[in-house]
Parts: sequence; structure tokens; C-alpha cells
Amino acid sequence: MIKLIVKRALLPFALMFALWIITWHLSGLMEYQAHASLWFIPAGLSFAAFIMFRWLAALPIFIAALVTTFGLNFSSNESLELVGAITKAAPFALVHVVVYGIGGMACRFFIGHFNHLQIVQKILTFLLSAFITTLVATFLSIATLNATEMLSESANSAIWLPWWIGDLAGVYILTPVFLLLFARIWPDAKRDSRLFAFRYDKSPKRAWPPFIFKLGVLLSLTTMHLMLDVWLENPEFAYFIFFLCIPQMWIVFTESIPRQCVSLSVLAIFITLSFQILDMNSSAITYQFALCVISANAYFGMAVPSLVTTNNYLLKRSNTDGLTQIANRQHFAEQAKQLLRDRRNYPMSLVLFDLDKFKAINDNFGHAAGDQALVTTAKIVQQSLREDDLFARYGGDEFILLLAKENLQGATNIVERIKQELAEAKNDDSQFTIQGSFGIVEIAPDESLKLAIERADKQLLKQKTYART
Ligand SMILES: Nc1nc2c(ncn2[C@@H]2O[C@H](COP(=O)(O)OP(=O)(O)OP(=O)(O)O)[C@@H](O)[C@H]2O)c(=O)[nH]1
Repeated sequence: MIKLIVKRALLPFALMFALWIITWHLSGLMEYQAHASLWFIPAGLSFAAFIMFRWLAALPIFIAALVTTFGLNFSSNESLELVGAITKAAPFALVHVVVYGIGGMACRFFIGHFNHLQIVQKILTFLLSAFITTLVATFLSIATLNATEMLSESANSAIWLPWWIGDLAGVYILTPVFLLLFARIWPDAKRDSRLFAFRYDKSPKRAWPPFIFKLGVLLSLTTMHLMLDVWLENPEFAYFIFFLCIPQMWIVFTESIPRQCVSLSVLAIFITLSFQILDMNSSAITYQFALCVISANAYFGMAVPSLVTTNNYLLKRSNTDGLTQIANRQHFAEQAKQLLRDRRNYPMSLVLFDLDKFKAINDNFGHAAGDQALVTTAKIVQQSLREDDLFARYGGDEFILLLAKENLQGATNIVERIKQELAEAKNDDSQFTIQGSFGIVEIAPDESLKLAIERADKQLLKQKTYART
């Protein structure tokens, strides 16, 4: 029990508190005017913490916000006594916790209502809830600072926009990163972060060098842009930063989700550092908006590879027979028609076959044994085929084969081999053998698939009649 409390409550508590204090100081370094950082990191942390740990995150974040605001008051106003400083800091910390708490948990609640395929809806929910949360938090925080005389009302109109956009950039860029981080540290809580769209799609393992190269391209273009911006001294040039959407989308479409998040964070850190070094404060708001737009765009982009994966999965399912895992009749027809269209001057044969007395296998040994016989048949036939050949379950206990580059004699030889292997196949209890009747035809030049199947079916019927008698 104690171990569980430490693991589930105290560790997240301590980490949240420490991270909040550290990131608050880091954001202070990015401040380009009072109360406005290029992007405010603790906002992203708070939002992620409330999504992941719900109300459990409230206390550490409240204390961290209290300590930092208190420290700020105390250091800027030496005459202020302790109680006064706390009284001034507490409302501000409370506003932060309540607004981010409600926003983060509402985001988690709504995201939980979408299934894993509704990734676009999940992302929209995240973007919208972050937008509203940061806006409300900005106005209420400014009002609190006004009320506690930490900010003069005359400064409000100049401050609210950079404050809000800085907070929004912090949430858009870093909430997914913190969620991924928390999910790594607390695998138990991973389930919660999976509610979040970005955990849904398992990306395949990818090599590091191409990612480093793409990141290099992104950062080189950013450097070029920033240098030109400083050199040209034209404030409108800053808008070119929005073109960074393109290399960022390249990373989004080709790299795993954690790497996409990392590249966004690296881009934001890089812009911030360059900003300080090159002293570019005049166009800060443009860059803040750019960070928000690039990251929001990237999250929407994340849905594309995920939807492609889902699409491929559904396509495979719609083409495959569920039991035997070979092609189904419809997929066979599509592929066979294509093969016949592309046919050159080589022979082609069609084989339609049906298992003998299959109903008796079902009746005497059960449906599971019947299923197994179908699976075994599919496996055996597949092993006898070449890459160009087509094979499908035609329905029930019937299968169809299109043998590319085989004339009637060649097809007959293949069928003999299959018959032999089927007869030798061991079913579970060796209680029955698998036998089939085969209709074999060589497809005449210009003959349609339909006609060839009709001829093969007639051959099959003949064989059946022969087998029965
Ligand atoms: N176990 C199992 N049985 C199936 C499946 N699909 C169809 N069947 C059964 O396969 C049987 C096919 O019957 P038929 O082709 O009429 O009969 P048969 O016993 O093979 O007779 P002949 O073809 O004349 O030798 C039916 O009893 C179906 O219920 C399946 O996916 N699994």
C-alpha cells in the first residue's frame, strides 16, 4: 500500500513540482518582455499533468506556482513581509491550477469519448481545449495580478496577446512531449496517455541518420531565415518563418510520433536561443504565432500516417479470407482480370477445385476440424505456387487458382502434385484425409475470366460426378 502511494502519488508529485520550478526558470530566460515568454514551458507541463494525473497534479503545481510567484514578489519588493508575499502569490497560483485543471481534465474527458480511429477529432479536441484554457488562464491571471497590485491595469492591453500566445505555444509544443515522457516513466499510467491521439499509432522502427538529416535541414533553413531576418531589418520578412511548416511536415509524414514531437521542441528551443543571441525581440509575436501554427499543423499531419496505416489494414482485411488468410474471391477477380489484360504470348491456366465430402468432415469431426482442413489445404496449395500465380478461396470448400505461364499439361502436373500433398497431409488426429476434385482449363487467348471459370466449373462437376460414382 505504502509502495503504491509512493509510486502513484509521491513520485509524480515530486517530479511535477521539480519540473515546474525548473521549466519556470527556463521560461524566464525566454522572456522578451514582462510576463511574456516566447513560449511558456510550465503551461505545457501543467496541461499534460492534468491530462495524465487529473486532480493529483493540482497540489504540486499549486505549490510550485506559489513558490515561484512568491519568490518573484519577494525579490522584487524587499519591503514586503512573508505573509503579504504569500497572499499576493496564492490567487495567481490558484487561478493557474483551477483553469489548467479544468482544461486538462476536460480535454482528457472528451478525448476518451473518441475511439482510436477518430484521431482527427482527438487532435481537434486537444488544440481547441488548449486554445480556450490558455486564453481563459491569461485573462484571469492578468486580472489577479491587477487585483493584487502586481501589474498595473494600463499594461493589460499590451500584455495579454504575447502572454496568451506564449502560453499556447508552450502547450502546443510541449504537452505531447510531457505526455510521452510520463508514459515512459509510469507505464501503468500509459493507458491514460493513450487516450491522447499521439499514442495510438505504433510506428515502425526507423533508422536514426535520416531523422538527424531531416532535423539538420529544418534547423539549417531556420538559421538561414533568422540570419536574413536580422540582416534585412524588414519586420515583414519574419513571416517567412511560417514556411518551416514544410520541412516539419516532411518529418511528420516520415518519422515516428515521438520524433515528430522532439523535432518540434528542438525547433522551438533553437528559435528561442537564436532569438536571445541575435536580440530579435521586435518580431517576437510573429515567431510566437509561427510556433503555434507550425505545431498545430504538425499534429493534424500526424493523423495522416496513422490513417494510412489504418487504411492499409482495412484494405488487407477486405481482400483476405478471414479463415485461411489467402485472397478472397473478389480480390482474386480483380487481380486475375489485371493479369489477363497484361497477358503477353504465354499460356495461362485456371483451376477450380472443391474438397470432397467436406460436409462429412464437419458432421463427423466438428466444424473446428473442418476449418483446420481448409487452412491446411490453403497452406499446402500456396507452397506449390510461384510468385506470379494467384490463389483464392472461392467460397465454402471451393478454391481457385490462376497459373501464369502454364499450359494445360503444366497445370495438370501441378494439380497432381497438390493432390498428392493433400493426401499426405496430417490433420490433427489423422482421422480423415483431405481430397479434392479439380476442374482444369487452359485460358484461350482473348477468353474472359468469366468464361474460363464457367469452363473450369464444368470440368469440376464432371470430376465430382466421377468421384461420387
Ligand atoms: N468448417 C467449415 N465448414 C464450412 C465453411 N464454409 C462452408 N462450410 C461447409 O462446407 C460444406 C460444403 O458442402 P458441399 O460442398 O455441399 O459438400 P461436400 O460434402 O464437400 O460434398 P462434395 O463436394 O459433393 O464432395 C457445407 O456443409 C458448409 O456448411 C467453413 O468456413 N468452415
